[in-house]
Amino acid sequence: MIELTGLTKHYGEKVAVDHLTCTVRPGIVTGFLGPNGAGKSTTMRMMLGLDRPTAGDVRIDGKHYADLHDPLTYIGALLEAEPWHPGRSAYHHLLCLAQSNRIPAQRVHQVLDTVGLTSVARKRTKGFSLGMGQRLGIAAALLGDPRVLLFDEPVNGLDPEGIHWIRNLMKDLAAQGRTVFVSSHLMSEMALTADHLVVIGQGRLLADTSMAEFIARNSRSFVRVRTPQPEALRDALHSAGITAQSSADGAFEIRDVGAARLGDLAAEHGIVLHELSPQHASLEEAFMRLTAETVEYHAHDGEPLPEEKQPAWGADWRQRRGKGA
Ligand SMILES: Nc1ncnc2c1ncn2[C@@H]1O[C@H](COP(=O)(O)OP(=O)(O)OP(=O)(O)O)[C@@H](O)[C@H]1O
Repeated sequence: MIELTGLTKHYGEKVAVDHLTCTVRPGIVTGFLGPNGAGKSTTMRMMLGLDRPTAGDVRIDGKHYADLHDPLTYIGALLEAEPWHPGRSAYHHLLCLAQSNRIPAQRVHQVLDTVGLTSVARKRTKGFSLGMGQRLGIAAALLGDPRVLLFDEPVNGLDPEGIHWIRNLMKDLAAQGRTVFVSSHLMSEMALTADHLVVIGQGRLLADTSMAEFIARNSRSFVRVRTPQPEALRDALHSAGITAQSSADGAFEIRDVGAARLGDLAAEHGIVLHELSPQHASLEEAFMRLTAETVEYHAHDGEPLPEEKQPAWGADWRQRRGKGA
């Protein structure tokens, strides 16, 4: 378990992490989400004792990182821009790490096998592709067979096969009872991987919720219906007590009624339909709305979202905490 209590980091005037309190639990994948510059990497660096908190505390299984004996056997991490010696082979890179952490050399072969690098283990890492480099970084994280794993943006720059592989690996590690904490700025990626979400913006906690709850609150679905007989459809809907909204292109948008029921209703009234399509609000959109106020660098100075377009739960959440809390 990883426990953050009022974790804070200032770089001069800049507040990178701001009173972050949350617990990352074992047996599940926890996604750590936030826009660029939100403070994810800084938080992870503090978890690993690489940055000293300005205030607050972070503990791994109740201990500070500095107090862990053989830390690689407690916590393994894949950070951005992993350093390794380009002239060294993958095998020797891992062997050096193993020897300096009192890990048996045999373990090097096991992790190389797990990440699928056995066939290139003796090649210099200089020629490694981005994907091979990520696999080597993950092998290093797994070397001490740790109970806690941190992955900072592990799928950045990977091809679909590599993304699929890392996704399944993280799920397997969590299923083995480990604590898996993975950062990303992509909601769509996390939706496929994480069981739980911790969302931050400008260093502050915005949400700490299960993925199921996030989806339930944000995947408001509706059915889009297009017809060349809009008046007839409006009347039929009205007589059935169904309310519909009109979209900009003249289609009807209807919530809380299934496509089958709407299709049947149209058929009963002899109304021709050109479209009858169930729609789901995208989670990426919900995440962007939740973090919109905290994004540091905008590509354009977009208008603030109207009140009715704010996700109810995110807005509530901010109100409960109070802005700037
Ligand atoms: N060593 C440093 N000195 C000064 N400012 C820093 C330092 N490291 C990070 N920051 C600033 O702290 C904030 C948080 O940065 P951090 O890298 O933790 O964010 P992030 O969520 O990991 O972003 P990204 O998704 O872009 O990697 C940013 O504004 C960044 O510019």
